[in-house]
Amino acid sequence: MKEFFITGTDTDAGKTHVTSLLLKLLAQHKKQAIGFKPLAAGCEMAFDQLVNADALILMESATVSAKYDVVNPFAFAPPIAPHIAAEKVGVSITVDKLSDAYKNVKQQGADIILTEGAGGWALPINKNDYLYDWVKAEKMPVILVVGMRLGCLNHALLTAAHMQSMGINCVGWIANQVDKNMDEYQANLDSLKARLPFPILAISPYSEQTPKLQIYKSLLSALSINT
Ligand SMILES: Nc1ncnc2c1ncn2[C@@H]1O[C@H](COP(=O)(O)OP(=O)(O)OP(=O)(O)O)[C@@H](O)[C@H]1O
Ligand SMILES: C[C@H](N)[C@H](N)CCCCCC(=O)O
Ligand SMILES: [Mg+2]
Repeated sequence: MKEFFITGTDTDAGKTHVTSLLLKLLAQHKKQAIGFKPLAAGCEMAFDQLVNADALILMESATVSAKYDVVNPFAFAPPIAPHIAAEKVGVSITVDKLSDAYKNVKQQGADIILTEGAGGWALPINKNDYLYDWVKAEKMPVILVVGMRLGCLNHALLTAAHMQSMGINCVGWIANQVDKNMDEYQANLDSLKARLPFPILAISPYSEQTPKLQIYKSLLSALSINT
C-alpha cells in the first residue's frame, strides 16, 4: 500500500485540484485508489449530514468507494480554521482519533491512499497539536502543492524548512498555477526550483476544466507507482 499526504502552501493552493487529478490519473491506470479528507471546515447539510465539497470531489475521482464518514470523519459547517470550528461544537480532534479514522480508510481495499490536508502545513487541530503531528506519527510521505502566486516563495520555503526540521519525508513539490496571470511566473518557478530541498514532481497548468491527464504521467513514476 502506498500513501501520501498532500499539503499546500496555504488554503486555496490547489490541494483538492491536484489530489483529484492524481486520483483520476490513477483510475486511468486501473489503480485502486481512494482520497481521504480528515478535516473539512466549510460544509453543508445534505441527506442529514454535513458534507464538504473537497471530500465529494475526492470521492468522485476515486476508484475505491467508501461511505462519506470514512472519507471525511471530521466535518464542520463554517468555513473557518477547523480547530476553532471543532471547539464551537464541542468536538475534540486528536492525533489518536485521526489515526483511528485512518485505519477505517485503510480497510477499504485501496492500494493507494491520498490524504488531503486542510489549509497549509501548520494547521492546528486543538490547543496543542497540529495536523503535521499526525502526519509524523503515521510516517506518511508528503507532497507539497505550491499555489503559484505572489507570496508563495515565503510560504513554500518556510514550509520546507519546517518539514526538514521535523524529519518529514517530503517526496517533492508540484507547481500549481492558480493565478493565470502571475507576473514573473517563470522566474518564481526557477527561484523555487533552486531553493526547495526536494524535487519538483510536476507543473500543473492553469485549467478550469480537467486538463489532459497525460501531462502528469511522469508524476506516477516520480512517486514510484508502476504504470
Ligand atoms: N491549476 C488550476 N487551474 C485553475 N484553477 C485552479 C487550479 N488549481 C486550483 N484551482 C482553483 O482554485 C481554487 C482553490 O483550489 P483548491 O480548492 O484545490 O484549493 P485547496 O488547497 O484544496 O483549498 P482548501 O484549503 O480549502 O482545501 C478552486 O476554485 C480551484 O478550482
Ligand atoms: C475554510 C478553508 N477553505 C479551509 N477548509 C480551512 C482553512 C484553514 C486555514 C487556517 C489558517 O492557516 O489560518
Ligand atoms: Mg481542498
